[in-house]
Amino acid sequence: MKWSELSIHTTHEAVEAISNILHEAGASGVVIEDSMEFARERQDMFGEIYALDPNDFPAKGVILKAYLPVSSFLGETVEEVKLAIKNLSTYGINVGENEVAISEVNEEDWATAWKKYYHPVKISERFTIVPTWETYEPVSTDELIIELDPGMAFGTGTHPTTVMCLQALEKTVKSGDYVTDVGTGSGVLAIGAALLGAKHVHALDLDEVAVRSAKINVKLNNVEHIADVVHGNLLDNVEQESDVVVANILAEIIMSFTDDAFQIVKEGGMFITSGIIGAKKEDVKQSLETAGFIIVEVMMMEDWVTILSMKPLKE
Ligand SMILES: C[S@@+](CC[C@H](N)C(=O)[O-])C[C@H]1O[C@@H](n2cnc3c(N)ncnc32)[C@H](O)[C@@H]1O
Repeated sequence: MKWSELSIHTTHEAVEAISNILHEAGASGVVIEDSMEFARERQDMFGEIYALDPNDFPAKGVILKAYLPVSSFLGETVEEVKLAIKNLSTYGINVGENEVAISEVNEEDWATAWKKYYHPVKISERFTIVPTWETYEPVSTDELIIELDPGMAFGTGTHPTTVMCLQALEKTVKSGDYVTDVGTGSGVLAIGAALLGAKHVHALDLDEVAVRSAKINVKLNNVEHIADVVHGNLLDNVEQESDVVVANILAEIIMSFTDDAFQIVKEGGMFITSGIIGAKKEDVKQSLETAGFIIVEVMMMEDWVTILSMKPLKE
C-alpha cells in the first residue's frame, strides 16, 4: 500500500500540538526526529540506550513525519493541517520554520521506522519501560516494568512530560488509591498507577486511536482488572472521586478544567499536571491555585514542567 509522508519541520514547543493535529487529520503514525534527541547526553539521564545516527536527525528543531493513506482527499487534508498548525500561533505556540513537505512511501518503510529508536529505558527509581518486541530481565525485585507498544498513540513513555508524570505517580500513588488518567495516550500512566498498587484507574482519551492503543497495553500488562479505558473529553461524565488525578496535556487544556479537577480530587488528594512548557508555568500555577489547589512541587526537565498540587483538607 502507498502512503503519503507529510514532513513538518518545527520547534520542540509545537511537537505535541502538531502531533495532535496530525492524529486528528487521520495520520496513522507520527515519527519524531528530534535534534535534541541526538544532542543530549541521554546516557546520563536514562542509561545507555542506543547508538544514534546523526543522519536521522535534523540540525535543529524537530521533524515530524506523519503518514496518511494516498487518497483523493489528501490535498484538502494537507491544507487543513497547514491551517491548523498556523493557528497554533494564536495560542502563543511558536511553530518555527513550519516547512511542510509531501512525498510518497511504501508501508513497510514507515511502519517500523520508529522502532529502531525505542529500546528498554529505566526512567525512574522503579519504572522501566520495555517495548513489546524486546526482551528484558528486571535487575531488582522492586523494579516495575511497563510493557508498551505505543502503536499510533502518544507515547513511548520516554518523553520528559511522561517521565515526570511517572516519577510524580511514584511519589503519590498509595496502595488502594483511586486514580484518574486524563489523556491516557498509550495508557502508560494508567498502567504505572496500577503497578504502584492503585485499586482502580479510570483512563480516558478524546482520541479513539489512543483508546484502542491504551486498551491493548493495559491488557498486555495484565492490569485490565484495575484500569478501565474509555473515550471521553477531559472530566466530562467522570464522577468517581480520586486520590490522584494525572493529566499530561497542553497547558491551555489543563487550565480549562482545573475547577472540574478540584471537584473530583479527594481532600488531601493530588492533581498531577504535565505537558506544560516553561513559559506557561506561572499561568498554570495560578489557575490551579484559583481552583483551590495548593502547589506542592514543581518538577522540570528540559523546558517541560510538571506540577504536583494538593486539594487541602477541610479545617
Ligand atoms: C501528551 S499525550 C499524553 C499521553 C500519556 N498520558 C503520556 O503521559 O505519555 C496527551 C493525550 O491527551 C489526549 N487529549 C487531548 N485533548 C484531550 C481532551 N480534551 N480530553 C481527553 N484527552 C485529550 C490526546 O489524545 C493525547 O493522547
